[in-house]
Amino acid sequence: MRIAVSFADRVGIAHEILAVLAGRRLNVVAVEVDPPHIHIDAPELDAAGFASLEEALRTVAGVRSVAPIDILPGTRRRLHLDALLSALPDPVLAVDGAARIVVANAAAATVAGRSEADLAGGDLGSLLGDPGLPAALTASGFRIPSREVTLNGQPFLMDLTPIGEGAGAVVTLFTPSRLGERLDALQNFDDGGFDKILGDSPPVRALKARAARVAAVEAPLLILGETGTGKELIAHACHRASPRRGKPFLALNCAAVPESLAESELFGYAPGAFSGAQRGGKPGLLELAHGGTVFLDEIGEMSPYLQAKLLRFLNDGSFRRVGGEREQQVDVRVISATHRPLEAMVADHSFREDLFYRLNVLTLQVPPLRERGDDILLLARHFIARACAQARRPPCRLTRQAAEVLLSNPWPGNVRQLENVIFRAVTMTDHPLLDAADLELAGARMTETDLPPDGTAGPAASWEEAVEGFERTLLRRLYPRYPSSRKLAARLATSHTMIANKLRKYGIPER
Ligand SMILES: Nc1ncnc2c1ncn2[C@@H]1O[C@H](COP(=O)(O)OP(=O)(O)OP(=O)(O)O)[C@@H](O)[C@H]1O
Repeated sequence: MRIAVSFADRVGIAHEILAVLAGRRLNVVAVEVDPPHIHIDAPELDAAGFASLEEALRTVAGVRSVAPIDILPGTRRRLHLDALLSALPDPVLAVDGAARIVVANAAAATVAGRSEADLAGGDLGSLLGDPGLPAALTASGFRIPSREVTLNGQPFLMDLTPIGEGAGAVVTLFTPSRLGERLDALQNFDDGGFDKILGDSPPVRALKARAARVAAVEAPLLILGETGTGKELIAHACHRASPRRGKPFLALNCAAVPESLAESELFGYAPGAFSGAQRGGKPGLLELAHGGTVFLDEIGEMSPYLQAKLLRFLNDGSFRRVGGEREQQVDVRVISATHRPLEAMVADHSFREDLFYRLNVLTLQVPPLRERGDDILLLARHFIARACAQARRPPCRLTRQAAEVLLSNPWPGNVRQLENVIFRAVTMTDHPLLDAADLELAGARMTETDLPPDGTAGPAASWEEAVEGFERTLLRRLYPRYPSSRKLAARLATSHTMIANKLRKYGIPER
């Protein structure tokens, strides 16, 4: 039987209650003390025994009630947590401060092909095929960017939630089918290096050669280039090629967080700095990256106040945590990046001139994708192979027309846009050939060369005409592969009636 004893909280009462149990030589298998209650599991206690135990317990001063219960609250909570963990579709592991596995959920056990109990106590690095992982985790306080890992040969994207105070972290592995949602986080941070920067065009070769030279120089580096050109990838490669490679590389996107949060993320905060702050204070990225590199993305968006604080740090290597008195000294290389014209911002006083010169000791200019010629196809093929593997579908390749669409697109979102377009296109079709229509559907801009081949070549005269041209081209291209209004409707995820009307409108006869 399991019982709950409620009492008025006073010194020593729990001890006296347990002494009554001990005096009766009752076999007790679990006790949960949670003042003002004690919950007890005594399997041999029956109804008669309970009545006399209750009487004895009530003689203890302060005991208010003694009642049978179904299950101990701690056991109930554990069962709920177990159920919660096993309901999670993604593999989840909790690790201790040394990155050893404490708990694994059912999904992790299934993928690993081992039992949950067998996984507990194991080494995270060996389980995820990355022997250097525990060292990287402990050195960074469990703050490393998402990275690709493998579990029993299957690829996953690993995300970390630090538990704090060096107590370890919760590790979540996202399955390939969910990688699409998290494409941005997939930065190929597994081992960085310049070989991750794909491209053989003259501007990319020149960039890599210059990056390899500036990587080793101990000075701030500013990386300029349009959005999505690979600035962060290059920053990471420069870190990997520098003498700091064994130390952390930590990134802050200055545009993504408000000023106060950016300040505490970067510089940390002292104990009691503000309400809701962690009790012992918190180190910022600069402290955590000691000996390594901090990457400040979108530096052009940094507030004037933070610009001043960063300038001071760059001048003498010292700073104070938010709300702190003590000067901190750390050894960190700052690599910054922006797609904004910083020089023009200096001219119109929206960016500090002195900070600009401090950051801009070394500079890399990253070319936009549209200036990289055939690299567009090289990158597209790389992204196709990766997307096919992630989506677990057979390999596919580009048609000549699709390659032309890719080459003539202006790519305002650069490599990231290409990556997204390819990922969408690959996951939207199961055909072994990706044609121009697949890419258009996936978001690649339609170009003049894709206007309908029916005498209206050249820029469309109006919005309606352009939309009609697009619809006509799309239906004509897809029709040979989906030769009925029903098949086309299924392919384009729309109604059969709408497709039948459009086929009629554009004079495409149904076979
Ligand atoms: N040369 C390249 N080879 C392979 N992948 C690349 C290359 N350049 C960029 N990528 C990929 O494109 C995506 C965008 O790159 P990244 O985030 O480094 O760009 P960014 O210039 O820092 O973007 P933003 O300006 O938005 O911060 C990433 O997934 C990156 O891995």
